[in-house]
Amino acid sequence: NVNPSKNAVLGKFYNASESQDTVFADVAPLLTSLLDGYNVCIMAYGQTGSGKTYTMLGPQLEENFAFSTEDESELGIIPRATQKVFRLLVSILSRSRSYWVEVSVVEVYNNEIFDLLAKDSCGRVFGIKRDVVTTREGKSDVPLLTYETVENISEFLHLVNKGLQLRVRHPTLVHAHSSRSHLVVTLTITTIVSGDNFASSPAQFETTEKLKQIKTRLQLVDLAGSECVGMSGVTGAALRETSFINRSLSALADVLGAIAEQRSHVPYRNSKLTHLLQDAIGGDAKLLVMLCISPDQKYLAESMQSLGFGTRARQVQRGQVKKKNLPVLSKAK
Ligand SMILES: Nc1ncnc2c1ncn2[C@@H]1O[C@H](COP(=O)(O)OP(=O)(O)OP(=O)(O)O)[C@@H](O)[C@H]1O
Repeated sequence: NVNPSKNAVLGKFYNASESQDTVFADVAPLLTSLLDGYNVCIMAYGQTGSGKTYTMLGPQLEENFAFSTEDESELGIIPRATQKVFRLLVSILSRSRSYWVEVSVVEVYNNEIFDLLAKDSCGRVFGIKRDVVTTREGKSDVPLLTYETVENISEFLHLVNKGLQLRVRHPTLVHAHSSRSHLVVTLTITTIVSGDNFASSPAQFETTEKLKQIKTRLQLVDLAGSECVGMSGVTGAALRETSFINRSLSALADVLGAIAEQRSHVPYRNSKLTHLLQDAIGGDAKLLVMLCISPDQKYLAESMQSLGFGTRARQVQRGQVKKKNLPVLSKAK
């Protein structure tokens, strides 16, 4: 019985029958911010089985857990957002070769980071373990992470689907194909701009001497589901996974709480997930949290917990989000 008009946390509701089109129509405007020089992060949070993967990727194939690309109307935010980014880039920069897009796919499983695009000597992808570090500039970074350049949406879908087949899943009583890891798909857009004076045509732009690269990042996150062990009935290895999932999600909530309360210390390093997402949560990104809530009354406690997380996210005030100077893009608009 939540009254939206009285509850500041609730941005917008979608019921289960609402189409992926409707949801994406509200997300899409945020993506133009990327081309204005902002970093953007979109993450789905909610209890296990509540629809995070469906919202972020779309329906999954039974045989290999990749997501189905056959029915475009079912595609979720990750493929749609990427398509939109390509469309925006092509429409704005079609005649110049002044940008490129790279993709990385990472899962955080049992508090370890795995690079899902790393290849073995035969070119097969396998999930190699990586670390997350803080750079001298105070940013989080994953050394040796694989970045693949993609030129269009089909290359992107192919790549992400390959990585997804490595993602860890485990059946539970609540969800037969429960994701046991957090998935972070990152698109890095590198744009070449001139240092002092922007040259107004692409030709001039390419010949100018003071060129510099500006990178903006779109991070798309499908979090593993928060889970009540009594309900999901997990034991053994799955129970250990659940404990890591729940701990990392509380670490995420703690970080949001610390930022919201403007504490001097923000505990990013309490989990690999928060360390990895440090720049998106507390840095200069525009952050959108999609809360997935089960309509079933028996999950009321989990739903209230998810709404609590949303409340914290909503309370985060980070002041003016920093913008990178991308004159080429603002002029072209
Ligand atoms: N709005 C929706 N319309 C149709 N099917 C949906 C919708 N939301 C979820 N589903 C279906 O419900 C099931 C569970 O959804 P999903 O896999 O997205 O849950 P999840 O929150 O990612 O779970 P977990 O955290 O355990 O991985 C899937 O079969 C999915 O296709």
